[in-house]
Amino acid sequence: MPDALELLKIRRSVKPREMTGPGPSADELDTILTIGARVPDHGKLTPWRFIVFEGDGRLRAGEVIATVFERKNPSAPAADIEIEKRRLMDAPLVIGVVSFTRPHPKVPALEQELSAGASAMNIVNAATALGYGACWLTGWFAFDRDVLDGLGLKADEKLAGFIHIGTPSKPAEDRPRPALSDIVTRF
Ligand SMILES: Cc1cc2nc3c(=O)[nH]c(=O)nc-3n(C[C@H](O)[C@H](O)[C@H](O)COP(=O)(O)O)c2cc1C
Repeated sequence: MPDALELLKIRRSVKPREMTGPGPSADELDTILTIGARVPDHGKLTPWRFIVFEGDGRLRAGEVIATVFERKNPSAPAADIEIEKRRLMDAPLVIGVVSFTRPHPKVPALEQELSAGASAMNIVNAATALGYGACWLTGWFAFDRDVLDGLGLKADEKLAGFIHIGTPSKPAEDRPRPALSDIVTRF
């Protein structure tokens, strides 16, 4: 396992279409989810939960997405519907991070949503530390209420994103990172 600092310094996303199998084992998935649940959480509200899509579950989710897409885009060509069906099919494992907020006298909704973001990032980092590629993606279907209903989210739940996880099929290209001089000021 790489040194934590080295890992964080070089981590980059891997595109799902550049992933293949195997995905994490059952034990590794437990580790990833456990780390996803170990995040700052003001008020101990646990304002997030995880949905695991593996195997056929990825295709069933794709069918939910494609059915909503087809209903809302009745003239869409079959090829576009096929793309929607395969939205979660590239990586062997996809984890949906669900975010929900509750009224709280001291913890505004933003803090609860940020905690879900921290969960998503911990999942990305844990998968990367285990040697897998990971990518945090959304897309229209992550915001569409009918899709979310079809995936089993409750009316007050939102999706912080889908974390796609698999074995990189080639080295991932990095991208330029912001210069600290552009983003850091001293008060
Ligand atoms: C909430 C969230 C949603 C994202 N959704 C998408 C997306 O739908 N499509 C996309 O190409 N990148 C999306 N990204 C960006 C990728 O996760 C990733 O940051 C980007 O590919 C660059 O990778 P890296 O900086 O992690 O190496 C999203 C990022 C966040 C934080």
